Amino acid sequence: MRYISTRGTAPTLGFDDVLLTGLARDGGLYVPESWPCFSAEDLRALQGKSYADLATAVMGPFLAGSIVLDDFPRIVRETYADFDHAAVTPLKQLDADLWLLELFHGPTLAFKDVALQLLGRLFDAVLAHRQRRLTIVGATSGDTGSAALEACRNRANLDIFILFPKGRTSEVQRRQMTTIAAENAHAIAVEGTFDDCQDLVKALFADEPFRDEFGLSAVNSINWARIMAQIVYYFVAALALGAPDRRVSFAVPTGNFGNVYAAYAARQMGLPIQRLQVASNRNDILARFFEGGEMRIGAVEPSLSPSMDIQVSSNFERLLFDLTGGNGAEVTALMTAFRRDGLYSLNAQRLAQVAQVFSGFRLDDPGTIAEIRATRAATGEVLDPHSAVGVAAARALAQAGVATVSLACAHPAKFPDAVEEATGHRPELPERLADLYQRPERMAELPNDLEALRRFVRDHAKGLTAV
Ligand SMILES: Cc1ncc(COP(=O)(O)O)c(C=O)c1O
Ligand SMILES: N[C@@H](CCOP(=O)(O)O)C(=O)O
Repeated sequence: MRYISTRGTAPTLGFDDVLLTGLARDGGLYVPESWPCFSAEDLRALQGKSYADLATAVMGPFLAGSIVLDDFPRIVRETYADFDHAAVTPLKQLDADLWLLELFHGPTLAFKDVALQLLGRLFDAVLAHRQRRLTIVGATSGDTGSAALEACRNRANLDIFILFPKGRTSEVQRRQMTTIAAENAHAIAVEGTFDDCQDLVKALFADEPFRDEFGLSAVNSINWARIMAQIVYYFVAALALGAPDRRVSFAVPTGNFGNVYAAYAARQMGLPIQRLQVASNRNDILARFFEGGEMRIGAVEPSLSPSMDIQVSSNFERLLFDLTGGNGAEVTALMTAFRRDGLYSLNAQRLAQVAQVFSGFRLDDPGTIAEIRATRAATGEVLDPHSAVGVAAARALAQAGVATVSLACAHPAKFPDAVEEATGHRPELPERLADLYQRPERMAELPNDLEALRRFVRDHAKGLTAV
């Protein structure tokens, strides 16, 4: 399998190099040259398989030609053996046609673990084979950071630097990042928003000499391997609900557009997904886009679902690439205009194409509290604020005869204040994090400044060749 950049001018790479490269050298995002296809018969043959076996089958084609291909089934089995639920991503029924897909049974209690626990192991395997080191730089609004630090801590072949917006995560999210006691793991509070952190990361990648000197790679969903691993649970849910012989739609709480893009990728691979409802909080740039075809940046506003406090959704570029028929020059022009003017638009024909699959939805903070309260009263389920935005979006989407699945992206205990406000009960952290508030915190603080970040990485990374 070969991968091409959405901007069209970076080298075409195989899986192992895409994993280690993260962002393409022309500033684009890697996508597979063609989609592996699963026929209805193939899908029926996958029904009833364990999570690990299904994951191996779904991801296998993306690794064709990889050095880890033979070891991949073992790596996948080991990855998901460490989750707290035997089903890994269990489904719960909320209503006649409404289901919740719980994605928070990994070590840091968010859907990011599903992909990042695998990425940590894949990095290890490929780097050991190549006998080299990496420097990972990532941005987080809260959940990617903790999952990535947990997945990469104490790995001998890499250093990891995670930038988070100071004061804009929940306390649990911050502590999950700052209490990781590992020499190779660095949590950095940045004076700014998640978008500022993501811009710093991309700017560091654009500094080619620095990138090469330190061997930069990514753990955000700009890294194709993240998307690949997230595709799996859409197959798991749809097959469990009867696909390919039953229609399924998904409502996906969305920020960086990685999770919902993974759903789109599953659809491109033959999974019969009817519709994708893109659920936003008050940072509703995507909801506005789906209404009118105009992507216009606004200010990032803090909300009760802080992981979705994002305006620039990186993975939308992957969808644009498809919409332009794989025209890298056009994607480059649109992205350049977006960075320059904070705006781009799609014409009516392209917007209609998008609308065949996607629709947008927004929910403000009072609506989020009301949804947590109502779902608990009706079903007993306690939702975190992000999942509540998703469930409200799923209810708005509901179509008779179509199973609608809402993604529960984080455990309610990561956002105890909002949950307590809604239900009167403070959710407890699961046992593996029970002493989180007693662990000592360690973090760096940096201004929103590329040179300061460059200096920090230079001072703390071991570089490419150290053992
Ligand atoms: C709990 C939670 N929900 C939703 C999202 C949004 O997902 P994505 O950025 O893949 O769109 C995030 C962050 O990624 C998250 O941490
Ligand atoms: N909500 C995310 C933002 C980054 O998303 P990613 O999927 O691109 O890593 C977070 O929790 O950090």
